[in-house]
Amino acid sequence: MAVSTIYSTQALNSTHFLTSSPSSSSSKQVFLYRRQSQTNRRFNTIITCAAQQTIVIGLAADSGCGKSTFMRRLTSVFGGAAEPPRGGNPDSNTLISDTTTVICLDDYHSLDRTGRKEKGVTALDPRANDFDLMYEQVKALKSGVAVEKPIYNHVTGLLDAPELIQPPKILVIEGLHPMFDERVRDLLDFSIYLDISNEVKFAWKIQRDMAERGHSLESIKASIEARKPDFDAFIDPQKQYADAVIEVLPTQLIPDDNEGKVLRVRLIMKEGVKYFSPVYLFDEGSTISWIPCGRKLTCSYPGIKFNYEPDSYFDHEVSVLEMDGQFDRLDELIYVESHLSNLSTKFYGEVTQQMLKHADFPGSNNGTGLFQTIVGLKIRDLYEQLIASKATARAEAAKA
Ligand SMILES: Nc1ncnc2c1ncn2[C@@H]1O[C@H](COP(=O)(O)OP(=O)(O)OP(=O)(O)O)[C@@H](O)[C@H]1O
Ligand SMILES: O=C(CO)[C@H](O)[C@H](O)COP(=O)(O)O
Repeated sequence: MAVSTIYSTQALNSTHFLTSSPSSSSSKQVFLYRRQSQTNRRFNTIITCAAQQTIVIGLAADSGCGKSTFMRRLTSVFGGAAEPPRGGNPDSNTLISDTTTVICLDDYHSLDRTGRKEKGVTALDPRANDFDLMYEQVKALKSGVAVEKPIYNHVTGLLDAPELIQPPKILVIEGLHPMFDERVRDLLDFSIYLDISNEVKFAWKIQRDMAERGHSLESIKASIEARKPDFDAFIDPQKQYADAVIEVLPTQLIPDDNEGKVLRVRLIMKEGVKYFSPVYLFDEGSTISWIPCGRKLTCSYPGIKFNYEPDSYFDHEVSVLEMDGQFDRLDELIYVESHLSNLSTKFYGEVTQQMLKHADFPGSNNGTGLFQTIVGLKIRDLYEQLIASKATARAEAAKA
């Protein structure tokens, strides 16, 4: 990666952001930094430009829907563990591995927790988020330029001092709004939406917010209800743009199930996306219903059922792979993997190996872990194809 550091002057566009006064915690006043003027003001900004081939992946979901778990599976596919930036803000939301940087879009909240309460808006409301800055910074990183990204501190609810983010090979922007702003959406090389049904989302939030954050059941219920109008208005509609959707629903294998532990998971894959060939079961484009349990695979109640079929989703042609139920033993997954095609694995059993490597992650025994792992492999394949195509284009250009 050819890196050159240049001093650049650029009139920053009309970007402004709110932050709390870093000194007066009591007043919790928010200060509006001077709006960067459109005039030809000159800023000395250290910009690291690199001949960087950064691909950008967008992952959208509501809070508590498994984004962090998915990111751990994805970054593992590329090798290396993603860690918070060393020596930086201990409350940074960013994760960095040697190939991938994961940015949490909460960092583009334009209002802190107090500011949102004063303005009467939730964090899901576009009015509480700075899409101009999000667009400018994702565009800069995609073109190989480092940025000073703001930090939203989930511990204090304040907007902390920015952190320097270098352009990575793979940039993942995850959070509430990766596909909300058309400008940002157009920067994405691949996009995923985690569509968790209300029943399942509630069960996961209870498990986490009560067990790990000490919240009461009532406050969790109130929080989900309070966010629902904005979720329906601003978050859920993004799924129409996603190249892949992972739908998580209650099982259909247990009549009147009210435990919510056994899940039906659907991987909805858009057809015709460049460098992305949907996974299929047995025969591409056919309609298959398959119960793998029997002589070759032992299953306890309620067992496992796969479906595969062509479908349409928001007027797009898609292929849907569905798994209802859960594995008793993860090493049995190899039997299922051997009947799936277009997995973009580099060797036989790589999906099973990845799942076994993270057997302690939530969802490792059902379709959520399986499909998150498969999508991670598809993203690796997309990255390698994109890099190869850009190398070819550069070679052609050099010949011309
Ligand atoms: N596939 C799964 N099966 C069961 N529980 C899950 C699954 N994925 C995530 N969870 C649980 O849901 C909760 C939220 O998971 P996670 O932190 O990955 O979500 P998130 O979207 O990153 O949350 P937030 O946006 O609040 O940081 C955790 O308690 C986690 O254990
Ligand atoms: O929807 C969310 C995304 O994670 C959070 O609720 C939002 O970012 C506000 O965070 P906090 O509740 O910590 O102030």
